[in-house]
Formats: sequence, structure tokens, C-alpha cells
Amino acid sequence: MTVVRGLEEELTNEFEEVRPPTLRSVVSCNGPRRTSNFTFRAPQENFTIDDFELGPVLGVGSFSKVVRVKKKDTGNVYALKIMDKDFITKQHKVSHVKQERIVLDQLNHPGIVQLLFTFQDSNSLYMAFEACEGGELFDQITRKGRIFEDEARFYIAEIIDVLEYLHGIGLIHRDIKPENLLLTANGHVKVADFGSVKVTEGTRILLPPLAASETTGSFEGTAAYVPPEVLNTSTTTIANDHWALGCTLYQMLSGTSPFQDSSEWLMFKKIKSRDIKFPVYFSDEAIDLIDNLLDSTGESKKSNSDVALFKTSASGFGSNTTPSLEFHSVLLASVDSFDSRWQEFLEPGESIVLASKLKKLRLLTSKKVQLILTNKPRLFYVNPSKSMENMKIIWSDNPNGISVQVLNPSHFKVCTPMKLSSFEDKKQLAWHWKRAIEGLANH
Ligand SMILES: Nc1ncnc2c1ncn2[C@@H]1O[C@H](COP(=O)(O)OP(=O)(O)OP(=O)(O)O)[C@@H](O)[C@H]1O
Repeated sequence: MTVVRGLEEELTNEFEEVRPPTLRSVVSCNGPRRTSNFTFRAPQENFTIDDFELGPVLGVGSFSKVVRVKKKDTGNVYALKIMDKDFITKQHKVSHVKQERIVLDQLNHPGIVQLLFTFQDSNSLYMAFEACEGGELFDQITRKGRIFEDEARFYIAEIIDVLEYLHGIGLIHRDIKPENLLLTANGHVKVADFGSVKVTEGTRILLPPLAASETTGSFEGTAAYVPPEVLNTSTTTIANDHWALGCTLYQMLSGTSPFQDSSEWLMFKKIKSRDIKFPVYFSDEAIDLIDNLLDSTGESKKSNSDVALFKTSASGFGSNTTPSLEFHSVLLASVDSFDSRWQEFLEPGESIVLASKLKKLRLLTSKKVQLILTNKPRLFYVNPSKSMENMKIIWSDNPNGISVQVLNPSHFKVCTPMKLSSFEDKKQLAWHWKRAIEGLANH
């Protein structure tokens, strides 16, 4: 009881807006600055859970549940991370939670999941994030078995960009893995889970004071992605993130992590001896990049200039071109259609190339539809209630019979000899639709 009250006070202080950072708020001048007093960018609101409509569970962490919610008054959608105060205290995770809250508040990069606001009640803490509708990269790998090199290259280039930013401001993530890499509705990667970060010397990032019970003992991170020197000495450098990224890339391309074994002991043995076998279908460029990323930790000396090298090799492996619009379309389709919601509208052997919820515009009115492009090729729309009677085919199989006119990134018109259909795409993917439709028509 006492413990929970103590935690409430402590967390109330941490989650509350107090005042801007001052020199007095900096507890230690050597090494990381640790503070409990500053103004949060993502505010602490006075909301209650009843202000939200609860949707499906998006994911479950070791001490949290993340639920898709809609704010009743605004209709805005969030991924709400819900943490039980009692459980956090018993698991000695108070600092972990505070750290994530305070660190995320100071980060600003499109590849990092954005914390929007927090609130609390007597039992729980709530953190509202932008919702990453594409789910975890981990699920994407599981669903597909493995990911093609072109697609993996795109993800890796985006993650390297985030790591470069983090390392540049003096932060080591320490838990890069496919479960912590989330995908947006239009297929971009967002790095999540900042509860295990560590700061490097000279950082400007402010951290909360660490509780003694939470600072000592075991390594941070996830065993399968932890480099040998962390297992040996628990040292942490930015090279840990490179190692973890190398393991993640291996997992994207093969479906399993590189040191997977039947027991943790065998896995650690493999990690320590860097015992890695590459499947025959890995390209030389992919092997080189993984080798580079995994090599980097040996002496724990990787610098930011090495990241530039990785970026170059990431953009070089798989193919020599930058990600194309066709490639984005495939990516989008794989994100939008993965739950087979629209399977019932497909013919045997037909698969979805691109699918998205759009507005179909008429002269004075508009209606929401699901527009679907398939490999047959066919372009049709259905209403979101999925009733078969409302399925309308716009175009089927006639190569000369279709063109797409893009008015701006969110508006486009599909022209066939029979009709002209206008759409508004809030995700601003009008050019993707044009490339995907006309690409199929001209095949
Ligand atoms: N913004 C988001 N959008 C969609 N899903 C999310 C979001 N944030 C988290 N999730 C889902 O919830 C899961 C748990 O979230 P998170 O990793 O932040 O929790 P945790 O308790 O810190 O987990 P861990 O056990 O990794 O420490 C994620 O793996 C992901 O599946």
C-alpha cells in the first residue's frame, strides 16, 4: 500500500508539467544530466479512460498493453499504452517508465514513434502515441516467412537514419529488434520502446534519476540481439545498436534471428563465438552489410562516420536503385491488405496489389469506399461494410482502357472509356495509385 502511494506521488511528479529546465534541476554535472523538473512537450492531460472509445489491442509488452483508441470528442485515433501502477512497482520498472516518458519527450524524428500526451488515474498510467497501423515489423516477417532484399533495404535505410540521429544526440537505443520496429499505414518504419536507452558522454538528453534497485545487475536488451561484449562485460556503446540491426536484417531476410538455438545457453555460445551461417539465397551485398554491422562491436569503437558507411552499403544491397514508387506500392499493399479482409471479393489466384480506404467524390457529395487494385488486373471498390452488392468494378483487364490523372497528392481521377471516378486519399498516395494502376495496365 505504502509502495503504491509512493509511486503515485513519484509518477505524479514525473508526469506533471512543472517548469522549464534550470541549472538547479540538473542533479549531476558529470555524465548524463538527470532531472525531475522540466516542461513536457507532450502534455499531461486531465483525461480519463472514459474519454476514449477502446478498440483492439495492438500489442502487449512485458508490463503494458497497447490499445487502439478513439477520442470521443475529436475522433482522433491513438495507440494508448496502459500500464498498471501496482505491477510496475512490483517489477521495479518505475525508472524504465519514467525514462521512456522523459526521453521520448525530447526526441524529434519522423522515424521515431511520437508521444502525444499522457494522463493517469489511481490504478494506471496512460501514454498516447501516434498509432502505427501497420503493426510490428516482426509480424510482417512472420506473415511473409521472409522479406525480399529490396523491401528490407528500404526498412534498413530508414532505421539507420534513426540510429544516426539517436547516436548523434548521444543516445543508444539498446533494444533494436523487429518487435520494436513499427510500421505506419503507408509502410514507413518507426522505432519504438525507449525504456532501455543509455546516454553517451556529452549528451544533451535529460534523464530521470535512476532508482538503485533498477540500475545494477543484468544487461538491457533482448538476448538474441545482444552482442558478445555485452554478454561478457555488460559494456554498452552505439555499436550495440549496429549489432542488433545486423541481427534484425538477418531475420528480415531469413525469417529467424542469426543465433537462434534450442536453449539460451547455446544461443549465448553462438553469439560469443560469432557463429553465423548465411542461407545460400542471401546476396553478397546483404552478407557484407550484416558482416559489417556485426563486426562493428568487436572493439566497441564504432563512430558516426561508420554509420555513413552502412548507409551507403544499405542503399547498395539488393539493387542499385533507390526505392521506386512501384516498390512503395507493393509495400503499401502488403501493409494494407495483410489481414485478408477483402479476400472474399477476390477470384481464385487473384491477389491484392494496392488497397486503401478513400473518399469517392461526386459533384456535391462523397462516400467512403475501399479501393482495391489486384494483379488480375482489376480495379474495384466496395463500401467499408463489405457488402457484395455494393462492389463496383471500375476496370478489368483492358490494357488501353485506363489512365489516372493526379490533381495533387491527395486527389486523383481514374478515367475509363465508360466513366470518370474521382477519389480523395487522405494518406496522400495519389501518385502511388497512378503508378500502380498504369504499371499493371501497361504490362
Ligand atoms: N504506437 C504504436 N502503434 C501501434 N502499436 C504499438 C504502438 N506502440 C506499441 N505498440 C504495440 O504494443 C507492443 C508493446 O509496446 P511497448 O514495446 O512499448 O511495450 P513495453 O511494455 O515497453 O514492451 P517491452 O516488453 O518491449 O519492454 C509493441 O510491441 C507493439 O506491438
